[in-house]
Amino acid sequence: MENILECRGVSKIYTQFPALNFTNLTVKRGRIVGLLGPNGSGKTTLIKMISGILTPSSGSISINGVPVGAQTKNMVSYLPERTYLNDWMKVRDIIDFFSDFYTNFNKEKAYDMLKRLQINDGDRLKTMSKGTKEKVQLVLVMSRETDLYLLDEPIGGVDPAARDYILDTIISNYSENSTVIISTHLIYDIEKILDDIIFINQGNLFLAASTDEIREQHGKSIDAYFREVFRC
Ligand SMILES: Nc1ncnc2c1ncn2[C@@H]1O[C@H](COP(=O)(O)OP(=O)(O)OP(=O)(O)O)[C@@H](O)[C@H]1O
Repeated sequence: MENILECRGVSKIYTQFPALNFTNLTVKRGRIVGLLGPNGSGKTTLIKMISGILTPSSGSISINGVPVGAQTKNMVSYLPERTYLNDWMKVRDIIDFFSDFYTNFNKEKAYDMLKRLQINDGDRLKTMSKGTKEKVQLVLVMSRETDLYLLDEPIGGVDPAARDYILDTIISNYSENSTVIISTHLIYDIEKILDDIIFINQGNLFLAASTDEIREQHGKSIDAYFREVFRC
């Protein structure tokens, strides 16, 4: 199946406020996709519905042709916008926890990434800087061997020098059969690794196309195009 994700007529209304109002969206397998849009446009809402944390108010979402639900839990690895890990835990304890919890968690891969990022597995999260905590969370999410990775603002707190390494980590840790969806405002830093772009604005799908198509059609980078379209 070429499409890994299909959204059909999906919308989300939070107590009368329409946060997302989609018709159709399909995402292909083997792609790195940027989910872009101004603040409050509905990116996190969409990601949460794909991961199964939120239920759409209407429409349907399927992963590998399977409607989002208990069966799709193992198909998705989700990096939330805010940390959900217990601060007092040591990194190695969290790795054990993930390994027990997720059958598709690859412990060896996790330790390898930690080593390359020079993170000590005996350190507790509460002693770490914001950026290092983000790196640990990314390691945990990318160490699951799964079909769809949903990364909500993965490099917001990471220093510019480490961003490229993090992006390399993302590229080298997903297989050609899987897809990574990255929600970000750091378009300039990330666009070099993106195959496709989904722009949303005020809860509506504004554009879904390949990065090459957008660059060719508009003669500018994704970052420059975004700034032009969404200028305040
Ligand atoms: N639990 C909630 N209850 C009510 N409204 C909500 C809730 N969560 C989000 N919203 C609203 O839904 C809209 C979309 O929010 P969402 O967090 O999905 O946007 P976003 O594109 O991820 O924003 P940002 O780039 O600022 O993270 C916003 O107007 C937000 O205020």
